[in-house]
Amino acid sequence: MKIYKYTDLSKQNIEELCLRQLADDASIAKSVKAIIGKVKSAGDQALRDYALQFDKVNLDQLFLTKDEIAQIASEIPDDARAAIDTAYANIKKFHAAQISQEAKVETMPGVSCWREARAIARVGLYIPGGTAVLPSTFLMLGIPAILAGCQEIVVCSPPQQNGKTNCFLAYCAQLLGIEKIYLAGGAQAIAAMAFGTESVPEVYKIFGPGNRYVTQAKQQVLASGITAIDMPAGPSEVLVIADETASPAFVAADLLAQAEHGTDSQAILIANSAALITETLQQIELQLSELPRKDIAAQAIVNSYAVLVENMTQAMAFSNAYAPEHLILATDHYEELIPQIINAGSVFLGNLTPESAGDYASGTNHTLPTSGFAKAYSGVSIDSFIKKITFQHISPQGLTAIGPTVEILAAAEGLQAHKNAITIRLKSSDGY
Ligand SMILES: NC(=O)c1ccc[n+]([C@@H]2O[C@H](COP(=O)([O-])OP(=O)(O)OC[C@H]3O[C@@H](n4cnc5c(N)ncnc54)[C@H](O)[C@@H]3O)[C@@H](O)[C@H]2O)c1
Ligand SMILES: N[C@H](CO)Cc1c[nH]c[nH+]1
Ligand SMILES: [Zn+2]
Repeated sequence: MKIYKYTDLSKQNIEELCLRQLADDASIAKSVKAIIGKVKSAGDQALRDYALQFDKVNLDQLFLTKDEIAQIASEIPDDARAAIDTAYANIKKFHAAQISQEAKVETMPGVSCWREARAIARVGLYIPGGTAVLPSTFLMLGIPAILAGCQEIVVCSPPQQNGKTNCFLAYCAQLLGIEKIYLAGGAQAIAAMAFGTESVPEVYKIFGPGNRYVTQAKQQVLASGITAIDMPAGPSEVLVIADETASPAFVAADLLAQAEHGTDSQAILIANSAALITETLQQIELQLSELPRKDIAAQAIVNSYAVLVENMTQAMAFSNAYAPEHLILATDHYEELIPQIINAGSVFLGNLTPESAGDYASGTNHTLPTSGFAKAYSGVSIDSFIKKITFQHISPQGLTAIGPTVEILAAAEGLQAHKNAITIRLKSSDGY
């Protein structure tokens, strides 16, 4: 992991450090375009071919039925079932509190305006399952989709070596009341949900994190104007701001937790002491050697870096420029930093709040914007699964109040028919 001194960095250096672009971005975009094209033209057959090519499985059937899901779910160990139940309850509680009704507003006497939420009718959820199957993502997407009232929920996840999925994912499907899991991964799953195939229904909006193929595919189907997406939620990242109150062992554990997701994950350390950086790097070496996914995490750590700052103002300036998916404030003095946070997907406060808690069970959503998109996007929430429709009603009194304003503005724009729609009503003797 490289170490930089903040005061040695120019504005351009900082911009470059904050870029997540990788050398093979263009080739990924090219292969994703080809995959989307093949799914559009060959449908289910393309999904079977890609399952064989990328997931190394021959699929007769592209989905698991309710009975198959029940059979797989029955194999879940009791402790895992209880842990999923706890996570489910916490995530549900947090997301249910996001449901709200807006007040009607009378902008002028007799002119009422309001908004009502309606669920997006058909949504697609992508549950990663390449190097690790993520049932937690199923909860993070399925719970808000159901709470929002989405009627059709299509779920895709890559097939595992036995051509099925694992018991944890199957149990989540049961908890959520989802009766089918489509066995498709990567860009081909995204294309299937965007365009539809013989088996996979097309949806209006696609949700979920994934590797660079998945994220690129979501961006391409969005650009094609065919479907909406939640956000670009690609390779995981974390930025830890640590001071003298932090524990190097805890900080190292948090950095490694995101590094183990993929070789292209990033784990950034910002600290106000060189000794703290050195000790944390030592801890990383120590803890890394014990990890089953040490090869993946080690590569991600090589792609990561530390920045030595003189004070927390510099630390916050760097963090806001980087706009991390996850920001950990590993300091007892986190309260005073909160107002300075401008760009971050999700924030973890203090030395006893590991990011893993949010990944699994505290209640917040773990599907979050990466690659600097936290400058403009929020993570998944109930809002992601609804649209808000505006309504208005104008009474006779309201028509008299607002009419002349609209007539004058319509005339100013030279749009006579707009003006007439008011005038004809004002002239009518009873007002309607
Ligand atoms: N931002 C977030 O909110 C968030 C949340 C959870 C996970 N993640 C990220 O999700 C990702 C999960 O990645 P994963 O790979 O384990 O699972 P994945 O399900 O995203 O991708 C697996 C699929 O990628 C496709 N693929 C693999 N190699 C390919 C190739 N050479 N060409 C074309 N397609 C190929 C295959 O179809 C495979 O089924 C990680 O990067 C992790 O950091 C992000
Ligand atoms: N850290 C991931 C989001 O970037 C979410 C996750 C799922 N499982 C473990 N972690
Ligand atoms: Zn994680």
